[in-house]
Amino acid sequence: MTTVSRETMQLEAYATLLRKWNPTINLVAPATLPNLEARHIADSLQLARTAEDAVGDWLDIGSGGGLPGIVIAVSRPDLSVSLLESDKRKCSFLRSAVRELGLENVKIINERIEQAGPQSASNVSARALAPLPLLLSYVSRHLAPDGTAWLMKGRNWRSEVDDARKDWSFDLCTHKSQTDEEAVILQITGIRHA
Ligand SMILES: C[S@@+](CC[C@H](N)C(=O)[O-])C[C@H]1O[C@@H](n2cnc3c(N)ncnc32)[C@H](O)[C@@H]1O
Repeated sequence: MTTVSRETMQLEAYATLLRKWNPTINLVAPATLPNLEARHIADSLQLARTAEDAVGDWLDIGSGGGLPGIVIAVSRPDLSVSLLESDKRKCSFLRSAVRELGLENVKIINERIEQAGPQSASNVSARALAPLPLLLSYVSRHLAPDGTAWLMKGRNWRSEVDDARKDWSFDLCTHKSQTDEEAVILQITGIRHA
């Protein structure tokens, strides 16, 4: 008999919810729905694996339908996870997902990143939110001074890093994506205005 893990069951339930709500709210690009598990969920899960030693709390900014925030919360029930998202309807979806998956470690903040009170989180993540220079201003508002940013970036990541270095100094460690040849996870610490 095979045993299906709690994590697998919760992620399957999450995929079902995304498919159910997507026609109404557009949580992910409709064309990517057939590949939801690989394109979005496995992509987010690899961040949880990359950040497996992360401690403290976790803030996902511009969380949308909960990528990667919900996946992090499922994978790391030991972490307290906050999802910061300005869109009311997406927050309704997130509340519903949290309830249906039975997640007890998630808080949803329905505000704009620039207006929400500083969260001083130990870890901040973002996926498909903004170019790195702007993203670092968002992150620096909410990251604790000794915290770590985990930023999921596509093929233009090198030029975004070069641009960001004009205004910011930071320590960078890159992790190649397992799900997309050209993508990376940027692990960033010590963010300061240059
Ligand atoms: C392209 S979506 C990406 C969503 C999710 N991270 C993903 O990978 O599927 C960007 C999300 O960020 C939210 N967003 C954009 N600017 C924001 C801001 N200034 N404050 C809060 N949320 C914001 C949008 O409402 C949207 O849900």
